[in-house]
Amino acid sequence: MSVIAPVLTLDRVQVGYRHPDGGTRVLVESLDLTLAPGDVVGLWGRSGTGKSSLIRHLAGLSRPLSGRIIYRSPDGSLAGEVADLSAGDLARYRRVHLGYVDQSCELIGELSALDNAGVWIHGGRLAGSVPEAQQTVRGQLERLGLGHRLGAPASRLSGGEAQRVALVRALSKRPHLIVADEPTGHLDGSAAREAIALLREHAAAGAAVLVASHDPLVHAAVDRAVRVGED
Ligand SMILES: Nc1ncnc2c1ncn2[C@@H]1O[C@H](COP(=O)(O)OP(=O)(O)OP(=O)(O)O)[C@@H](O)[C@H]1O
Repeated sequence: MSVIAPVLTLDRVQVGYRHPDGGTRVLVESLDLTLAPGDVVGLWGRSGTGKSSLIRHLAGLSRPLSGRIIYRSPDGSLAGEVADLSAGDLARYRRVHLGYVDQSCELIGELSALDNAGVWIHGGRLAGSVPEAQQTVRGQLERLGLGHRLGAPASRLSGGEAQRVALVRALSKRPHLIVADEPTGHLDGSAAREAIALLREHAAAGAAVLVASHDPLVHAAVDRAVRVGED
């Protein structure tokens, strides 16, 4: 029997942050987790328990206080402990391998919703056919109910509209790993269901997906859940 190697392995990860004065605050004492290709895992916990902090560790934006976060792409082209990747490999991890959906979305205000969602494609750094990728992006925006907002400048989008654009932008890279922080936080029920469906389809195509969320719709849709903090 062949065993599928995990895309992401968390080994006794202590989540928290360092104060500028050198002190530390521990948010999650020790977390073990593995995500294989195809997994959709939820991350639950009350507000302030450290979910976003963990997601930032996974995205390589901050180091865990201790423990190891190990990434391995399914094709083996990039592997190692995220906090110890070289600058070049960390850039490759974040640009090519990882789809990071954060709560701020950070779109380019003067570009349209469609151009923001396709910004990685226009950057010319993704493999595959550009027209096909553009068509996929357009179709996903339409599925998320943004068909009438494709040409709207991002600066004029609502929070929920921007959130959907940011999700499609992350998916457009076809990353091996998606970490999403409250991706349905500003969405109504039907848009949230469609967003979850897109994440599940992406996992079915071979990616691993981790979603931090308070949304019962997300709770109902994941394969398994990890809880941080106390109930
Ligand atoms: N670098 C930092 N400096 C100061 N405080 C921080 C830092 N990082 C996180 N915190 C604090 O740590 C706590 C946990 O934050 P975090 O955003 O990880 O929680 P969360 O579980 O994602 O919450 P929510 O569900 O409300 O999004 C909060 O009180 C936050 O203000």
